[in-house]
Amino acid sequence: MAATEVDVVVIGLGVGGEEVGGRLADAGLTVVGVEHTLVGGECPYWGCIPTKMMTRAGNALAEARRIDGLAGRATVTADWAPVARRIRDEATDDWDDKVAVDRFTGRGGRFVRGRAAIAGPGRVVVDGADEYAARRGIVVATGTTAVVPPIDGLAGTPYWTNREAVECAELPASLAVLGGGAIGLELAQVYARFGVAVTVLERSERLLAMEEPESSEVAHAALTADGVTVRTGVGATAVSYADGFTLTLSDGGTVTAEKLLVATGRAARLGGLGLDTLGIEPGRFLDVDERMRAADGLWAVGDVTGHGAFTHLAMYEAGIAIRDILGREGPPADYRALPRVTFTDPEIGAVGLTEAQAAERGIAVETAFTPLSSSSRGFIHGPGNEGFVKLVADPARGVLVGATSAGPAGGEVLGALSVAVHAEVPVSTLQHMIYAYPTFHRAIEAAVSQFSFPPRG
Ligand SMILES: Cc1cc2nc3c(=O)[nH]c(=O)nc-3n(C[C@H](O)[C@H](O)[C@H](O)COP(=O)(O)OP(=O)(O)OC[C@H]3O[C@@H](n4cnc5c(N)ncnc54)[C@H](O)[C@@H]3O)c2cc1C
Ligand SMILES: NC(=O)c1ccc[n+]([C@@H]2O[C@H](COP(=O)([O-])OP(=O)(O)OC[C@H]3O[C@@H](n4cnc5c(N)ncnc54)[C@H](O)[C@@H]3O)[C@@H](O)[C@H]2O)c1
Repeated sequence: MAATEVDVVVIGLGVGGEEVGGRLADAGLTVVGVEHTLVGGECPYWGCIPTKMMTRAGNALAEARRIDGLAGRATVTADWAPVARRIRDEATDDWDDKVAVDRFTGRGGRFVRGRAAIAGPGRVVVDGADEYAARRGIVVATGTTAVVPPIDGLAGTPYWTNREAVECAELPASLAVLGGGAIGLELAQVYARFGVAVTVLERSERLLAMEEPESSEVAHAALTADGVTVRTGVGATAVSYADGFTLTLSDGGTVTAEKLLVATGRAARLGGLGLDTLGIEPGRFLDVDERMRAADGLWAVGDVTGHGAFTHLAMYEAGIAIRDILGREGPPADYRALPRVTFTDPEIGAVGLTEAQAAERGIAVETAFTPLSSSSRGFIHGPGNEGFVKLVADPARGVLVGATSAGPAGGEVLGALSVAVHAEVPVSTLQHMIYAYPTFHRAIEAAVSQFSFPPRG
């Protein structure tokens, strides 16, 4: 059968692919979008949106528990049913993507349900049958999947990934979480706040190991306060299952739990994609240049490029690829001010480089740190005011190269810090602007005033 000719084929209609496909269709291109699971991808069905509904619920419980001593007395009875219902009915439409498919086709995109593979330059085959010839090219937006470590006995067991943890309609009595990154910590805290006995096992010496050590400390203390047993510097060497999980640990101990959540990182979905037909042998991710080009007539966006697994990054990269495909001018990809927020309570937001990352790059950094509890707003807030602002500056250039804001509104305070790092706002400007009182973001002023530069009279 002859190949169907189109302008662009987008493989994977998650966050990044749907954005690319939809906006190219808006621009009048003939676009085929291929998706084998659900249009919208991980974020709306098993990622950001349902997990943030979970954290919203967990935070409401925690806030209610802070009423004693602040505003009277509250008896809090946790109930998972409304959370499961919101996830099923409001977030995911019972894991049905009809609305998303209609959204895509309503913009003029042609939707194909199936598994796509590249069959040569500009050629895509779906489910080994239908073939498409893309005049302008192919966009790979296939995302990532949970990494399952090769632990003795794990493979055959009914372990959870983020998907089962989000789909859960009835809570287990206990949960072991392998991995102390963003997924592990957000879910561990929520489950604990709903009364599940949670144990987190993190192989590194600290939680959130890629972030500032102060972030790890805040996360560790917050989880512990919620009753989570946190074990760092320890991994599992064997897993067995018989009506529950038993994990043998690297220190010889054991942990038992009704359910086991594997949250040990993500791997790009590149297998069976036919990249070899273009002479590409990808590593862990699909390398792209600053215009998201992986090869002639091949673009890639989102998690699959390995720049970070975040929805805002997939959207950002989509925007760059769209401009390039349409031949429009615009700035190249710039990751200096990549923001990220771990939605624990307190939220841990960060942008740009940590102190250690800046030092690795040879920057003779100066840092500033202020705990939220010493700010007026932190004092007023009282219970639940844990957090801090940490700034990492390059004194030679007089700008911030990174920052962390942890606290009840850590992700929102991050907005100002993201602008500062992205736009390279001079530290002297940050020192002499006005910060509203009494806000959490005033902690930025307290921190920025600590720098020894520029010399002040
Ligand atoms: C539990 C969890 C919580 C998260 N929370 C946040 C958060 O709070 N904030 C944030 O910014 N990010 C968060 N993320 C990350 C966010 O979900 C991802 O960064 C985002 O979904 C990436 O979008 P993407 O388009 O690159 O990939 P995906 O959303 O994974 O979409 C890729 C799509 O491609 C499809 N596909 C793959 N291969 C093929 C093929 N061969 N043929 C056809 N279709 C194919 C897949 O089925 C999938 O639908 C979270 C992730 C998880 C797992
Ligand atoms: N709020 C957000 O924006 C958000 C939320 C969830 C996920 N995400 C994205 O998804 C990505 C994946 O999340 P993740 O938490 O799975 O990965 P991660 O890479 O952030 O963390 C995984 C952790 O597991 C540990 N680990 C690995 N193997 C282990 C083992 N065998 N035993 C014990 N610990 C082990 C690692 O040391 C690491 O700390 C994140 O990096 C982030 O980009 C973002």
